[in-house]
Amino acid sequence: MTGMRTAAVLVLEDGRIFRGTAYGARGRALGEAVFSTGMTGYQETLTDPSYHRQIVVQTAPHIGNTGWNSEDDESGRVWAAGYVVRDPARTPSHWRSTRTLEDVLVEQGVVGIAEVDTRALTRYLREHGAMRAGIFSGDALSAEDDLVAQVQASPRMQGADLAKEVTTATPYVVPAEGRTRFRVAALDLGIKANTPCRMAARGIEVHVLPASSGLDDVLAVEPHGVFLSNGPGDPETQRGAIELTRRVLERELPLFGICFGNQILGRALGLNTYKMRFGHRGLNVPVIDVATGKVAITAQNHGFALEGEPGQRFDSPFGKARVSHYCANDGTVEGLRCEEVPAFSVQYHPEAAAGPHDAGSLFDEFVTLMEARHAQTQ
Ligand SMILES: NC(=O)CC[C@H](N)C(=O)O
Repeated sequence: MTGMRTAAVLVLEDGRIFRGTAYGARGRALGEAVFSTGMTGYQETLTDPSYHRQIVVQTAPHIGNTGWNSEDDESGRVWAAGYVVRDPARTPSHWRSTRTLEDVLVEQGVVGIAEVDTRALTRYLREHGAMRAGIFSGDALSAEDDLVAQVQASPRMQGADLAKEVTTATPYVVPAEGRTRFRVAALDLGIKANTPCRMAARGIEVHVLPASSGLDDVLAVEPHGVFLSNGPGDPETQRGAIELTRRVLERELPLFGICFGNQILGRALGLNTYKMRFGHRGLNVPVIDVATGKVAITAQNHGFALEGEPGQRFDSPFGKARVSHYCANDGTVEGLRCEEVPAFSVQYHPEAAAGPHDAGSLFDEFVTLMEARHAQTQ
């Protein structure tokens, strides 16, 4: 099979070129090159809307071994802009698999490249930082000399307002499993399918709302709590969601945010966000809970982070708040908790798709906040 593969190149914005063979669709893919260290879960990664406009490099060398199934998609399509792998599976095998990964990439027009030295590429990105890149194969490869210029002309991730490109066009409801205990308004900035499922399993009816929703849309749901989802792009661009969060905090409605949601809560509280050198993407990122000292192994996928120090307490327009969690690897902010309003958030993914389940109890904490608030207002 490898013998039949045609040439492809991966071009970084600084002119560095990695050669390989065409994988998935042929053509051109432009995006930010980022690496993910997950050993498993490529289907969840590819369909996670947070990867919109990113070219994903998998550090795990064998990709596609378990094929593609009809259950694990995190959204209705592949969002990754391009895909870089070392050694694609020749013959996938898994009892749930209905098709091959490469068939899905071809069908959805996702341009990939295989047989790249992904270890060298990852070390390069770690050293020089995530950067714009392009994958070129087929007809797109013919004009090789201006490939770097094409990459340099593509948009940067800083300043990119992407939630509006991935959000649901219309609201929808994910019903609670069993008795409905609470209703939650979930702002879809690029939500992963597994998140409403984890809430539904706890008796929450989830009303998923478009990213442009305002306070009236949220209040129309008569929610017991509000959820801010993960999502692609630069959190600084999300003025509407940040303003909505402030209105929700003012009303003391319980609020929980994941990843992009953590950055948006932070900005609503007055913290700044910045672009990290190469971000956190993988399934084994250690996070320390300041209150207990306990470490959770977490699933992550982010390139921006909140400014702040581990354990830092700060004044916000909604009273005292603190940095509740930080990353054991680099000390970056991994969670926030308000002390005077019922709101908290984490930079990692307790929905664990794919990933470890260490952080799953955060959904229970959201339920506890809603129970407490409900008891107060009765
Ligand atoms: N998964 C996410 O929600 C990512 C948040 C944001 N786009 C970042 O890269 O930091």
